[in-house]
Amino acid sequence: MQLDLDVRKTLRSGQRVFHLDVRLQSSSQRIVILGPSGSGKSLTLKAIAGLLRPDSGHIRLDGKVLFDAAKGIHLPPQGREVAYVFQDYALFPHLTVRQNIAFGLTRGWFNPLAHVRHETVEYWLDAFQLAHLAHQFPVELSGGQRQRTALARALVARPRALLLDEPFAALDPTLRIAMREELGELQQRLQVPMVLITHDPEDAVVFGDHVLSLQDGRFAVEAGEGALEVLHA
Ligand SMILES: Nc1ncnc2c1ncn2[C@@H]1O[C@H](COP(=O)(O)OP(=O)(O)OP(=O)(O)O)[C@@H](O)[C@H]1O
Repeated sequence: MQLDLDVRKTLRSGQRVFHLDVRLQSSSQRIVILGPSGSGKSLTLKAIAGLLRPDSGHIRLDGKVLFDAAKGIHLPPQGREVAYVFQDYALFPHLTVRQNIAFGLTRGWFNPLAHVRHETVEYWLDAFQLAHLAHQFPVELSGGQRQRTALARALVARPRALLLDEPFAALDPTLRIAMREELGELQQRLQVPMVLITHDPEDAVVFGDHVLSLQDGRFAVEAGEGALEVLHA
């Protein structure tokens, strides 16, 4: 993946003003953006996904222009070929595991049929060891199973990149360690590039090849080990 990000956005809420000003060029397959609450991590990820329109700058992914303020280009999320996995996974509670994954193949908002069997969906059910849970609803799943369902739903459409918003935050500490390893293996196996945002330095240590530290809307330090040492201190 070749990600070229250079955006600015000013947000106002009452008297408060927040300036996001981020620049990043990376060819890493595992980018981690690390920063405390309110530093602008979600805004950065949303800008890449097309859920937030920056005021100026550009975003390019593998040479494809996703956003370019000067040229008036702002592709809609579904035109970007990136998948966004929300912190709470945002699974549809009224759809089964199989239907949730099948939803990733659809662009419209219709209810996938309960009996839908698509070979791609079956592939991901197997790949994530979810086949035996295919008929269950999200409320009937463990945290890890919910996360695997969300990842399968994101990957089923074969995105160019996977954007992960605090993917381990909702998991208990033991499961968090296991899922970090699992996500790392998955990334290696599928060779799908990932951009992960987190406030937990341990995520960056285990998962990040290219780690960026975000503070008050700007990247403070750009160096793998160096950035982590600063944050650990
Ligand atoms: N729509 C908005 N209008 C005004 N300010 C906003 C808006 N969205 C976010 N902000 C502000 O921008 C700043 C960065 O928000 P962001 O959600 O990116 O933080 P974050 O680093 O993802 O934090 P967390 O880890 O708590 O999710 C915050 O101070 C927030 O209050």
